[in-house]
Amino acid sequence: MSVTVRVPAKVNVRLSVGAARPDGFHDLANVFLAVGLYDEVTVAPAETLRITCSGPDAAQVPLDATNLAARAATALAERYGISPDVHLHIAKDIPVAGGMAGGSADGAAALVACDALWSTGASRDELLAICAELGSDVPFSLIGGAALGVGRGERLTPIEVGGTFHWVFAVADGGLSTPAVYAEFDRLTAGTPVPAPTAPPALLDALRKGDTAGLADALGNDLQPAALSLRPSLADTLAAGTAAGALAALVSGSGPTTAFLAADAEAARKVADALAASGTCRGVRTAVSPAPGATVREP
Ligand SMILES: C[C@](O)(CO)[C@H](O)COP(=O)(O)OP(=O)(O)OC[C@H]1O[C@@H](n2ccc(N)nc2=O)[C@H](O)[C@@H]1O
Ligand SMILES: Nc1ncnc2c1ncn2[C@@H]1O[C@H](COP(=O)(O)OP(=O)(O)OP(=O)(O)O)[C@@H](O)[C@H]1O
Repeated sequence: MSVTVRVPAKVNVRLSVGAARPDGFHDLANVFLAVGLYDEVTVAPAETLRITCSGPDAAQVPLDATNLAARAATALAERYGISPDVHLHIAKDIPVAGGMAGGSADGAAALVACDALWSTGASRDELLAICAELGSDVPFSLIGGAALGVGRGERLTPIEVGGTFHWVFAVADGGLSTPAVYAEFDRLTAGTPVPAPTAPPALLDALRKGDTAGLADALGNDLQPAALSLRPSLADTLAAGTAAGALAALVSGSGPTTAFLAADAEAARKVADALAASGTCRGVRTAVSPAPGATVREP
């Protein structure tokens, strides 16, 4: 018997970052939007806990106990006194270390898959609490759709989305480390007061109405200067997408993936073609939002 769970990537349509807290994390007002690029995690009983991974970026994914899918299986097994001996296979399509929460997605998917395999009877809130222990982005990967995340991003309030948004993502060469980007944010803001993080009402309104132009006007990422400081070439990618007609361009989360909002599917194709020809990125993907959270696939 095996269980397969499909789980989406995310883009942060507004990432408002406050000052560093005593525990090293930053308080956020983090507006997540799930996008239709998916990993799939399949779990089956096995002799020992082991992980395999397939897909173009598979070589960059750790296959040991540090993999978020393994950590999720172990955390759930410990909570319910179950043996964590399973084979987890990750079919990876989300860019690795790209600021699209690929590892977090696999953690949430493995949790939902193991929960179904073991019939633990855990409530959604119990699963969300385990997600929050695994990482700040993991709870959102479980719920999908759109949500405002506060605290370190793990305390979620779902947001209704009233339409479809068309995105283009430019995948960069190599990843960026999330802690390194937050550390660069601290360096760049040292000596200046960092305001409390907020999510602007106009952005939440644009999501609720499915208003692409309104969303384009309100997109923002406080980590963008830090990501650009560590990877200055991303400015060329942002400029190439904007010149090709994207309504707005920004770094996705901690980067280095860049995200471009397009008016419709045809405009997205044009932006994608121009980015692919620009020589400013390793690859280009198109996707729509919103997308559902971690979901068991029926056989
Ligand atoms: C950049 C984002 O992807 C935006 O959604 C997230 O804030 C990062 O979430 P994540 O990758 O799940 O991050 P975690 O695994 O929880 O933390 C990794 C590291 O990122 C930094 N970190 C993360 C979240 C946060 N609110 N403040 C931080 O300073 C800390 O250095 C932390 O040690
Ligand atoms: N299942 C996994 N898939 C990918 N990376 C993983 C996984 N588990 C652990 N990792 C580790 O996490 C690091 C970050 O990978 P990930 O793809 O999650 O980055 P990210 O998309 O930038 O994350 P975020 O947007 O949440 O900050 C990788 O370099 C890898 O070492």
